[in-house]
Amino acid sequence: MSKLKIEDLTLLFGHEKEKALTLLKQGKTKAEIFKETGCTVAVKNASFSIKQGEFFVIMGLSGSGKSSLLRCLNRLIEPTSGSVILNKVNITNLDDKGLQKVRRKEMAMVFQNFGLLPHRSVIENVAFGLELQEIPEKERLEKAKSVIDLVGLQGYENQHTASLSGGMQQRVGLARALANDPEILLMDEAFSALDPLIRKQMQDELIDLQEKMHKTIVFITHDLDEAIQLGDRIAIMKDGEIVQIGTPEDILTNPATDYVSSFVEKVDRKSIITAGSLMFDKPTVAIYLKDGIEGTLRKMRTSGLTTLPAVSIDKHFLGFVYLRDVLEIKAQGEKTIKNAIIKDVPVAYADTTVEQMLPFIAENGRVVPVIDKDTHKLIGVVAQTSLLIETTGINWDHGTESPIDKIHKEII
Ligand SMILES: Nc1ncnc2c1ncn2[C@@H]1O[C@H](COP(=O)(O)OP(=O)(O)OP(=O)(O)O)[C@@H](O)[C@H]1O
Repeated sequence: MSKLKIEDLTLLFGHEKEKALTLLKQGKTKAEIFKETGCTVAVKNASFSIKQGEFFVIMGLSGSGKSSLLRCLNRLIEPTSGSVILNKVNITNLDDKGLQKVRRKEMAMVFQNFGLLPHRSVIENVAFGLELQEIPEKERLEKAKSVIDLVGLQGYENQHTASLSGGMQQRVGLARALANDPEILLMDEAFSALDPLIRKQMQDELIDLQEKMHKTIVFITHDLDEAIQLGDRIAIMKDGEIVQIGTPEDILTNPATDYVSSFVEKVDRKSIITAGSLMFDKPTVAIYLKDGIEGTLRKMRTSGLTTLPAVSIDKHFLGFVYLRDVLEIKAQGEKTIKNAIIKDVPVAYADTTVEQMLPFIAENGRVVPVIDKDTHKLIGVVAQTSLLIETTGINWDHGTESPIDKIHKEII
């Protein structure tokens, strides 16, 4: 279900917005519009939906428009055109009172520079939003205490926030945002000011927290590794435009533009690419009870393979058969492949990553079987070649010519 729907949202900074909008509709670029009108196109025609409970990351370099877009979601900045629909309510039409309610109850923001009140204690900072809503002291302190525990700040309740480390301050920022129990968390480069180790720790903790909270999170970052680590889906922005939206795996395996490709080239793909995207789903298999020895040998001869996955008639994965074993039991006069099936082999699921499959690389060029988690049926196989190529970091299969195609062309 869609929680937030952004429709054709455009944000311009400057005075001649009408003229700039017209030029934008005519297809002029950000630079051309700036030259002609002095207006900056911060966000251009953004349209996307964020699902309930989704961790949605907006990623882009400095100046790409991600903070501007995030701020349009709760109207900290008024969009020039377009709508933001929260739970079917168009919040671009809300009056101040309605908007205040949305900001207090439904969307909370966590800032990069923490935005805390330095002379107040941790618990007072966390309870501040509740204080503004005139919630009785006992109730607000109880609520604040529960979120303080949630973010791992127990014991720090009465410390002044100025005396805390960056990581601890950001926990206060997060607890303050969570105190109202908002449906949506807007996080603007929330971990960018932290040093790398603390940042990694906060990322891991946020993932754990999200598993408990199931909030809808919109997270801004300029760091693709962070986006991949956190996001269920990532929107990549360039010059105010969203150039691609997809899961981390979509973006890595199928970058929409050269710009996205240039980002993903540097990413360690091993922990992201899964068996599901690498597997071949119509492998040659030996079917136990149907193929027998003769059928299996025929399949090996026509495919040129010396080892085949063996499955039952209803596709349950049974193991592997090797040519040498099939020949040996044939010589002994056997008719079925039963005694040639090597059973004890590791299997992958569709979401098993390349990194997890690497130890499966076995001798004899055997493929990695991919089975359905629930039914245990064979759904495909991953060739060792694919696994090995993924480990080299070569990344070509994106609408461009593969190195092998290129070599072929050069030879011919
Ligand atoms: N208040 C403003 N007035 C005029 N132009 C602005 C204003 N705020 C942002 N911009 C411009 O809008 C564009 C998008 O800026 P924005 O801050 O949203 O990008 P960003 O991707 O969040 O970058 P950063 O990570 O550096 O904050 C940039 O060209 C920026 O210069």
